[in-house]
Amino acid sequence: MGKGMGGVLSRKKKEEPAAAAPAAGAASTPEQKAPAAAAAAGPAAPAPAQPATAAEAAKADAPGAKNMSFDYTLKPHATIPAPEGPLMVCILDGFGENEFKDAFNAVHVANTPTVDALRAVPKRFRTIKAHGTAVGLPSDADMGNSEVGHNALGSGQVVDQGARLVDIALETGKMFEGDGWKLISQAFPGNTVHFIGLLSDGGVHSRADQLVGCLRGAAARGAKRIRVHILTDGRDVPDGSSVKYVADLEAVLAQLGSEGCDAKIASGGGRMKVTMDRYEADWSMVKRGWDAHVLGKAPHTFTDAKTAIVTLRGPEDAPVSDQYVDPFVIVDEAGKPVGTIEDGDAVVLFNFRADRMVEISKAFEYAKFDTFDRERFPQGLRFVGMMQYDGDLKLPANYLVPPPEILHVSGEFLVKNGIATFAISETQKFGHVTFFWNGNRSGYLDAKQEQYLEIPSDKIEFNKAPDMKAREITEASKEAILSGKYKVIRVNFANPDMVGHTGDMAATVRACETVDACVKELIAAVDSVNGRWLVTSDHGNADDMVQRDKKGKPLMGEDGKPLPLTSHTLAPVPFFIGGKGLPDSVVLRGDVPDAGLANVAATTLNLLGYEAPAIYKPTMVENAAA
Ligand SMILES: O=C(O)[C@H](O)COP(=O)(O)O
Ligand SMILES: [Mn+2]
Ligand SMILES: [Mn+2]
Repeated sequence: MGKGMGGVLSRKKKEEPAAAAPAAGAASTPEQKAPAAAAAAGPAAPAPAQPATAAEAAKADAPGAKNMSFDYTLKPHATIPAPEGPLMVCILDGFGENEFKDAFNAVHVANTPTVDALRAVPKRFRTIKAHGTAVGLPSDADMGNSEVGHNALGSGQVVDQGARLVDIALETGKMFEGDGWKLISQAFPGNTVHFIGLLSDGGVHSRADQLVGCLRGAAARGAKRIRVHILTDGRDVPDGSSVKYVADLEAVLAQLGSEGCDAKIASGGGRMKVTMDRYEADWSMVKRGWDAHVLGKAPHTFTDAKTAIVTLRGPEDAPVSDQYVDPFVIVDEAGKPVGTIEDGDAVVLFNFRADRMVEISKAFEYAKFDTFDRERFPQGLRFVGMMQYDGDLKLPANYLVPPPEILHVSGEFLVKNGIATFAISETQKFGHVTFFWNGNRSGYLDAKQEQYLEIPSDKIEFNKAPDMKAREITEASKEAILSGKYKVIRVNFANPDMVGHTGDMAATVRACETVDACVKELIAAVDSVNGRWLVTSDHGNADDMVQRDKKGKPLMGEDGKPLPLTSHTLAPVPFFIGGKGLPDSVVLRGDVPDAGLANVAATTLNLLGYEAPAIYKPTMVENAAA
């Protein structure tokens, strides 16, 4: 491949477990570690509430020999011939098809001649569901997100996702019976139990009510000292809401205090500044988190969290966003941090979503770790994740709730049928189009059949450079399309989502215009080799940039300016097919009106000229002439 392609940054390669031995932690002898480690053994751990079809398929597989008995043979499609050129699958991250087509819809306001033209093609454009139960979330009030969206896109199935699995584990009390809970409960009588995570109701990475369920569960089961390390949101929920979440949490902690459990907030910071980096985009975030949560060191100290946040956000007319609040530590009247993490303490990462918990998990779990100087590595920690964030790395070894098991993903069908794939994005979405796409598997499914390319993302707020790395992604993708080496080219453009999260309307319009221009070039490249393409998205974001009342009326702040919406939306997403190599008679079916992201995988296999496996959600295409 050409320039920039030499240094293929499949960062997952760097994450081989052998590179760093798991810390012995509380389970300092193999005997002690055994039960939880056994529970962590992925295939053996039962995944609750799999959909019937996938569960049936899973049953056929012996534990420990997952997928071995499953037949991955793809049969030629009865009526759709294989294409001459490759199939491009292009994800415009956060590009929803919103019912509000007004001045606050950046997708609508942007000048997008390519997408506009695609929308006008009969029977080759539709919308698909990308939120709520259609992607395995607890309810249809839950907006979609990249994790569940890419899981559904890549696997062709809807599985109960982390948010739902944690709800079930709390409702049934199963969480409190598991090995992960048993591990942390060793710290209840004489040590501190720390909870670290995103404090909001976004439901993307975590939920405050689940944190509260864990806090109450710990106190009721004998925890004597609890410390919470909070990451303020403003990205999955409105900016400024952190103050209210802190007040609500303080009330719960005070109540626990009155019941005899010493419970306090100990440290914190904004989620884009502290702890929650992903895909190794900026390890300094994790270092800042470690310093604040573990060592009790931060540039700012306060005696209470509300004052910390209000002060660090600064003036009301030009506040620092919740996402970017500086790290802080809560101290007592003598200036001593109230909750450093000490030998023998328990640490719970209460986020269920993986991408932004992997790095901090490594810092806690790996005895040998040289990515940054931890200065002090507490001994005998009882460390658990809400879930296991990486099943291949078994990271962390101990966790409270088993993660969803996503089997027989489309990538497995491709590699097992000799269909070469190229997948590309920039750092911020690289794991989305590989790890999440492949059902949360690290690295290549088959390095001989696949090439993954990560273009390093900028390390700035993305409204300041809304083109992000779209041009570089386009050039590398075009090269892959024209190379003749790949049958599938999978691309994710991060712009509408990452810029949408800043709440900056003008920059998000630009982001949409940029990806529209890039799609045009990619389609031209595919057409030049008689290929086919499919363009869609994983959830909404740029399609609504303002908070609204229940009737959809935009909400204005006291200053008369619109209140920005930084989160994803509930909107469906567009779904387009086409290509010079696609016979005119291959069109979208009219009989799957409720299709969602999980219907894309079967459609993709059909567009490659294969029948889709029966366990997948139905295809959206047909050959109308057949
Ligand atoms: O992690 C984030 O950036 C947001 O919470 C969700 O965005 P994503 O689901 O698009 O990654
Ligand atoms: Mn996304
Ligand atoms: Mn997003």
